[in-house]
Amino acid sequence: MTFLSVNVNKIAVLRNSRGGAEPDVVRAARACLEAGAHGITVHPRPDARHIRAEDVYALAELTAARGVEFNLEGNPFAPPRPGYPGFLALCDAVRPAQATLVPDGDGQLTSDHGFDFRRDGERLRPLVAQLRQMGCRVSLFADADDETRSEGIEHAAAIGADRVELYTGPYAEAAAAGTAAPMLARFARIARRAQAAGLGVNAGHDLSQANLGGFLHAVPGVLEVSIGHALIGEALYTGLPATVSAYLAILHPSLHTED
Ligand SMILES: CC(=O)[C@@H](O)[C@H](O)COP(=O)(O)O
Ligand SMILES: NCC(=O)COP(=O)(O)O
Repeated sequence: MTFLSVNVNKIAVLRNSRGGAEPDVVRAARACLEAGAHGITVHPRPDARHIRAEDVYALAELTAARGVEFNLEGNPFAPPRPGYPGFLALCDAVRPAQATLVPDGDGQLTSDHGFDFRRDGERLRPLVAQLRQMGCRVSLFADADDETRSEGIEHAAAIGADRVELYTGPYAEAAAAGTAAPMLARFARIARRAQAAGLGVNAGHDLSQANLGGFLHAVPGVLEVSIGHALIGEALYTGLPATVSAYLAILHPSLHTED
């Protein structure tokens, strides 16, 4: 079975755009869990453009109380700064069930590549050990679209990681362009290599209702998908009709009686 972990970063984007407390990240996460999601993901950025440290603490409490997985993502090499204590410090404070390490830079709009395990492996090894000592399962963000960049995925196992998260952005682009087949074959090959090395396989980035089924059909044994951007966007479309009706019921109560 593939677990769904809902990434609620985008709820915080909306909240921060007005500077208040709404929409409430914890309430949104609770709604996702009540609908059956298996866990919650956040990827706080050092510039605190969406999820903040306080959100991480509050979501850790919620997920612990519900007994579901909290997946915390971030770059372990990004230095702390005011408002962002650093990825390892956050993990130490909340002990997420899963820590997903992502090599993203400050200037990036969003995550757009995985680790180069041959180059980054020795720097990652002690951090992976520290996180495992904190009781976190450790997953490393990995490319799977290109045989050269995916080279050495087995190294993730050698440095102590439990899982890899396959970066699905290029697959989503290919699916939108109608050229998914060769991309899926590459992802399936890399997933099998990771699994043969003893790694669990997660996947995420730009997955959506339009492309998720095709991905899971082609790529074997995916343990978890984390989905945020598309899911929150799709929720607007499905939620807007009921919400507009609720406003009309306030404006014209006599025309909107309950059945
Ligand atoms: C690692 C990954 O693919 C997601 O965490 C994604 O980066 C979400 O982050 P943003 O919401 O900041 O785009
Ligand atoms: N790890 C991927 C994730 O959490 C969500 O990415 P996206 O669906 O917001 O692109």
